Order: sequence, then C-alpha cells, then structure tokens
Amino acid sequence: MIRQEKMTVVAQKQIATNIFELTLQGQLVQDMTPGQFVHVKVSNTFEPLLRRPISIANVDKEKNEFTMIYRAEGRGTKFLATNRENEIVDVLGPLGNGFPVEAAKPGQIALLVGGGIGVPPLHELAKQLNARGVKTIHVLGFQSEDVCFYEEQFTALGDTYYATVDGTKGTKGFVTTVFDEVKPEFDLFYSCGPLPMLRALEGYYPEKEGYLSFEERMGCGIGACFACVCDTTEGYGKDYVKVCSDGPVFPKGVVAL
Ligand SMILES: Cc1cc2nc3c(=O)[nH]c(=O)nc-3n(C[C@H](O)[C@H](O)[C@H](O)COP(=O)(O)OP(=O)(O)OC[C@H]3O[C@@H](n4cnc5c(N)ncnc54)[C@H](O)[C@@H]3O)c2cc1C
Ligand code: FES
Repeated sequence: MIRQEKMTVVAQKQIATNIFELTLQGQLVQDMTPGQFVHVKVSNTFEPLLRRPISIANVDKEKNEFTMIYRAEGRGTKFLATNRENEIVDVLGPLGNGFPVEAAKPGQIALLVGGGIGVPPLHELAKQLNARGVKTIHVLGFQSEDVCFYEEQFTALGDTYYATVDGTKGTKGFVTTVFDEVKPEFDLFYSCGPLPMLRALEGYYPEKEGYLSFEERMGCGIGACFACVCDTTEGYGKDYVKVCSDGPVFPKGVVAL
C-alpha cells in the first residue's frame, strides 16, 4: 500500500565522494520490495517543490528501517544531505513495481548489473535472491574509484566485479568490458543504470531472460502527470509506459531503448 509518512532519520553518512547513505524508520518499510522506490520531499518548505525519486537499497523489516543511497549533486539531493539523526523526512512510497525476485528459481544464477546511482536497488535484490537460494554475480560500473560504494556488502553476497571509466578500480572501461573478460555464466539478469548501459546489456545477451530498471525524470511519481512516459517497442500492444507506475522495472524488450 502506498502511504505518505513522516519518517525519522536513524543515520546519515557520506560513504563516497558526494554519495550519501540515509537510513529512515517508519511503517511504510513493511510494504517494501526490491526495485521499488520512494518519492522524497527534500525540504520542509515548498522549495524545491518536486519530490525526488530514490531507490530502496536495504530493508530491515524487524527494525522498521530502510536505507537509500544517493548522489548529492543537484539542489534537492543537496538539501537531503543536510538531514541529521532524529530529524523528520516526508516520504511517499513504496512506489512502482520492483524486480521479480520469484523469476529466479532456487539453484539458478542471476547476473546483477548496475551503473552509478543505479547500483543501490541491486543490493536489496541480491540479499533477497541469496535468501531464496539463488547465486548472484555482481558487475558494477562507476566513473572512478572515489564514487564506488558497498564493495563489502556486495562481495559478501557473491562474486563482484568492478568497471571504472578511468580505470582506478577493477577493469578500465564499461560493464561490457567485464563481460568480455570474465564471461559470466548465468540464467537470467537484472539491471539498473543509465540508458546506454541498459541498451548495451540487452544487446549483449539477447537470448537471456532479463529485467531492466529505468531512472526517468519524474513529477508526481504515482502515474498522474505523464512526466516519466517512455515509448515501447513495436508490437508491445501499448504505445507507451509510465516508468513510475508501470515500472520502474520492465522485462527486457518492453521499453524502446
Ligand atoms: C525510480 C528511480 C530511482 C532512483 N534511484 C536513485 C538512487 O537510488 N540514488 C540516486 O542517487 N538517484 C536515484 N535516482 C535519480 C534521482 O532521482 C535524481 O538524481 C534526482 O532526482 C536528482 O535530483 P537533484 O535535486 O540532485 O537534481 P536537480 O537537478 O535539482 O533535479 C531537478 C529535477 O530533475 C529531476 N531529475 C534530475 N535528474 C534526474 C534523474 N536522473 N532521474 C530522475 N529525475 C531526475 C528531479 O527529480 C527534479 O525534479 C532515481 C531515479 C528514479 C526515477
Ligand atoms: S511521474 Fe507522474 S506519471 Fe510518472
């Protein structure tokens, strides 16, 4: 169920250059699934007016807490980074349709591919896949080492490979460079990141089942404003989808890339 809730800041810390980890406590955590997102009001005033969509990176239902990881780069996310312990953040969520965890059967291998701020939702996904006996392999792409995060957390869950554009961590290049080097064997893939990465992935493994999460610009976050509309592929049956309410996760081949 979607709710609007004033959540309490449990912790906020910087974990890489301009990258923050924010943990919030509240009831809406009980309904969260991996790949869903929350729409966050970043200040107590009407400025900035629009909420910011941020993915769910870690869920702890026993403590009623969840964690998001975000890059503080624009006005809104810089505001968000000023929140301190015990302060209140207005959150709408959980929103959208997340990753189909049940698509991977126990004993199968899932390839998880993330790029930049698309990496956070893959953490909760990896946790839940491992919990149902699915092995996960992680290929994570970043610009450079100073913006990488959660190495320990991903490594604890499965084999983890890095690609950085400047070569300061892991393989120099893109996630596809890692595919060439490692030649991972897997049954299906899940991914979140920038469009060129999703496009490359879809083209790279045309025969595999796969699920892609999109990060379109958003207004309302609940399907009412059409800000997040994407064209679909020919023959899909509908001309467009809304990333906020039909997605953000779609099976590969639905959104025109
Ligand atoms: C489903 C979803 C999940 C996301 N998860 C994360 C995450 O886990 N961590 C993270 O750091 N970022 C995530 N993003 C991207 C994040 O929402 C934008 O980076 C953020 O809204 C930019 O806000 P700003 O205040 O920094 O920038 P500003 O430039 O002040 O933003 C201006 C406006 O543009 C919109 N906007 C700008 N860039 C983007 C973008 N790439 N995607 C969507 N809207 C944008 C903002 O919502 C705002 O309305 C996600 C986006 C979506 C759609
Ligand atoms: S953000 Fe308003 S319809 Fe998707």
